Amino acid sequence: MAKVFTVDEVKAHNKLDDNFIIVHGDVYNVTEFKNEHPGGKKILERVAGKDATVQFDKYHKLSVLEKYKGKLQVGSLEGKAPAAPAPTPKAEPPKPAPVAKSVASSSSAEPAATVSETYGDLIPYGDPAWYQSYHSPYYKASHAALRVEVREWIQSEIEPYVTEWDEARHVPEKIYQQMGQRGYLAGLLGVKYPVEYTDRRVTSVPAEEWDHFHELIVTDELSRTGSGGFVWSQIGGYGIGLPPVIRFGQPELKKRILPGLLNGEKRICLAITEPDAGSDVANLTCEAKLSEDGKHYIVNGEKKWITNGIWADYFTTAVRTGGPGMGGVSVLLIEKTSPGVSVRKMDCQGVWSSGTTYITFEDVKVPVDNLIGKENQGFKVIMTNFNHERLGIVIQCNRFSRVLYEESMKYANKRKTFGKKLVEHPVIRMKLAQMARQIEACHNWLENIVYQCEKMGTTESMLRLGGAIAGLKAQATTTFEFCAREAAQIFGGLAYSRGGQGAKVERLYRDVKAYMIPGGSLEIMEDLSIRQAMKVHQALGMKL
Ligand code: HEM
Repeated sequence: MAKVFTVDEVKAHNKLDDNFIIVHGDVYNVTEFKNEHPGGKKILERVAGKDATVQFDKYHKLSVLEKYKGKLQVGSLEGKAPAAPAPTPKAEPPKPAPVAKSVASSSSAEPAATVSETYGDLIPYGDPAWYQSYHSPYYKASHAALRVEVREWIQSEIEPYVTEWDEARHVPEKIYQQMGQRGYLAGLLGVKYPVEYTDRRVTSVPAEEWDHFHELIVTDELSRTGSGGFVWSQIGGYGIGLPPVIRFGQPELKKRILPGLLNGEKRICLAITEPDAGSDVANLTCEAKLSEDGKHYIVNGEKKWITNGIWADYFTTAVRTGGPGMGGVSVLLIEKTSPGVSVRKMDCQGVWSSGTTYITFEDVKVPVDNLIGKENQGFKVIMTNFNHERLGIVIQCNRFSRVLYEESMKYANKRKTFGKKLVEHPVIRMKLAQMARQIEACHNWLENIVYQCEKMGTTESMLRLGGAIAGLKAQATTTFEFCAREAAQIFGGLAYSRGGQGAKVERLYRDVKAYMIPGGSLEIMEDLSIRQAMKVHQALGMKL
């Protein structure tokens, strides 16, 4: 049971070598901590025995307390309501609550529902509109329950440590295992919840109800960490490496590898890009030759910028089995244990904890049963993957943009310059306005496209939505770049140094190019958005 202090009791500990302080009604013993306090020990001495909430809030974010509470908190001030216990991975996540029917639902063929309660910090545009009790036709009770479940886990188990992990360029394995145990991995494949391959379930969503909006919520909430490196460490390889296997893999292969992957025990990545072939996939050179007995492919070649490659057990790899161009490409599942596979970690500008990797394949023997799809028809497998990959990028970018905006809004409401809060300067409000309007426009387009995916099958959505999704990726990445730049200006020096209050802004600024270049560069996306849309609309009967 935590000790209850009176103000006078705290006051008695008012020296450098016996220093208690009060922050937000809790009492911390910072005597030993003083030597490791990044802000210095004298500053703690000045508030020894006192309520230091105002000073604390000036220099830190609240998540600092989450991290140090266990080590430094010795009790609470009398009269303070006891804090709710922090949720643990084992805690019961919320069940879907009853939902209010929206006005729209009464006239529509499908029963739509709105979630009436508000959720989150209620900063205008700081969360998607439906979190703030605005009506939406897309969400029901299980979506609301899922956002609570994921956010609680992120806030207690992940967010306080993300900066540390990013600096160490590695996220502890237990987090990925929890992604599997909590059933999130199985829900991130752009297909129905694969109950036939896993006994894991997401507690707040019945498997048969799982839809693309649930997937959107998991990715969106993961991205609230404000770290592309963290998000990619969890789903960067998996979210693009596994869908081809689940859609096109041979039944025996799926039976063998899917359970371990869905449960978070094994890892997979997508190996397409090469030192000399990025967006120009049709020209890749990594070759796979059928052995004389027809039982194996012998693979030789290099892959570059492969997310999660360093930890992956399986590589979904694009190889050349035939002649030049897209008609000679196949996809093979290569296993790390095969002799001749080597990996080397790459140093990059951003997404530090994502494990960007250079891979070499030297005379690697791959069983023909590991062929994904048909020989020389790998281009179709790769193309089918792109919409899902790009939508994932869009969701991440748009939440990162929101994080940058939300951090800026909070900071602008506390930081004072020239006798005024930053938010009272019109030039700062204009930056916030420009960020918010781009984020909201992007999110509304995103929800519309996710709804189309929900209604169309894979083939129809691949053909009809490819152009729009490319355009949306271009929009989301430019919004992200804009928000990173503007947030950095609002935070000033705090966004230039690493860690501390500006940590998310500094980190996301470095992550921008990891979203604007891979998965189809901005230039290719803009071009494709028109070319592909023209093709589709020609087929629909476009009159020019
Ligand atoms: C429970 C008590 C405290 C803890 C656990 C704590 C922890 C930290 C940490 C981790 C940092 C590094 C930056 C960051 O991660 O935000 C930091 C920086 C700092 N802290 Fe504290 N702190 C505490 C109390 C205080 C108080 C009461 C003051 C002021 C009276 C203070 C003043 C500062 C300053 C000036 C910095 C440097 C900020 C910067 O680099 O911009 N801290 N503190």
